Amino acid sequence: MLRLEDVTVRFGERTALDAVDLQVAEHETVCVLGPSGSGKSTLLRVVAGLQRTDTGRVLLSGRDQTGVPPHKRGVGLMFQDHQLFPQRDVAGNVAFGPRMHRTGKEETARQVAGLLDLVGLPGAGQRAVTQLSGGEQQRVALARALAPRPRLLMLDEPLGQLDRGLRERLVVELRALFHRLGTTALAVTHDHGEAFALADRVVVMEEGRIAQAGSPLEVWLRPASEFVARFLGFDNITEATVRGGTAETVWGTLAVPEDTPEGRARLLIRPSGVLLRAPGEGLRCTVAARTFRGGDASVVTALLRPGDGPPLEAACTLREAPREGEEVGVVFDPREVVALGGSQQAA
Ligand SMILES: Nc1ncnc2c1ncn2[C@@H]1O[C@H](COP(=O)(O)OP(=O)(O)OP(=O)(O)O)[C@@H](O)[C@H]1O
Repeated sequence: MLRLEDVTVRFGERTALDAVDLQVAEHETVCVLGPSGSGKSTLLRVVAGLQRTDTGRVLLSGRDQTGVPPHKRGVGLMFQDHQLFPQRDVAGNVAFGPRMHRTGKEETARQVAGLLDLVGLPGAGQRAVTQLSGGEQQRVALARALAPRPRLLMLDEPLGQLDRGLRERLVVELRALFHRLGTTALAVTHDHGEAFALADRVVVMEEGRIAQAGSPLEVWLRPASEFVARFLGFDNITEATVRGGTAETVWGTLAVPEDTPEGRARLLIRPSGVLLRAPGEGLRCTVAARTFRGGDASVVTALLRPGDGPPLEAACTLREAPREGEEVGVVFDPREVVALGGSQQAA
């Protein structure tokens, strides 16, 4: 459905996109993830035809889009800043697309009501958009982008300003809706939780380049580089020498998965693989802090300081969580140890 070939965009000295190749299949939802300034919005703007490329090209359904104006590309867009029509009410905004497609009045009204239900604004059709909160405006923008059923729907931080509860509900509903409608979607977000919940495939950007692409599970289980691992929130990363199924690290000698390449490596130990024991067992650490994360699993992150080496994060349940200042022993679960490749960004 969508293909970017070798797309580069420069703003003066700055390269916002650097030889990007990307494909989105029909009915697929792809989320582009990355820190601020990594080129996510520029990528969307290029596909929409709002940004010229320095090199490379964009193809939609196999057709080169060079020179095709935005309104002729058949893509729907929802931007971070909503861009609603202030002089129209909510229904007038959402109905804009269907009306452009000459959909009948009754059918349009039905679609608008359905979409407003979907985004959690039932019956809000007559309200003035200027009197809505930022989050409500965002929901109207989402409904408006969905209304014309574009062949490719592009969303820039679609749920950015919404509160957590609504975001979690909408992300599940959006995924179900996209599957039901067979929507092809390209979304941009800096929130990996949102991307993993929404996407069939995620693409992680690093300074205008694709650092990793894969299913949410692949990326989560096997971050391709230290950059990706840190972006996903993993901090237990250390230099290691791997030999014969074990790794020498600053946290001691630990077992690694069988397929870990031998030699020098950067190792990630997921917090769930940092197992707490009695102080006499394994690596002795002091609990420096503990953070309650909430949620159903009642997860607590304990920040541990070993006698030597950088701090370690351990994930544990509320019941087994140690108290601040307590001494604990730490052993490592080899299944949660991952050898990282690629760029080696400093902490
Ligand atoms: N019109 C422009 N003129 C000059 N530089 C630009 C322009 N648009 C983007 N940039 C630069 O290009 C880089 C990529 O920007 P982009 O907006 O694509 O990032 P992003 O990943 O979407 O960031 P955010 O998450 O903050 O929206 C940034 O360094 C930005 O400063």
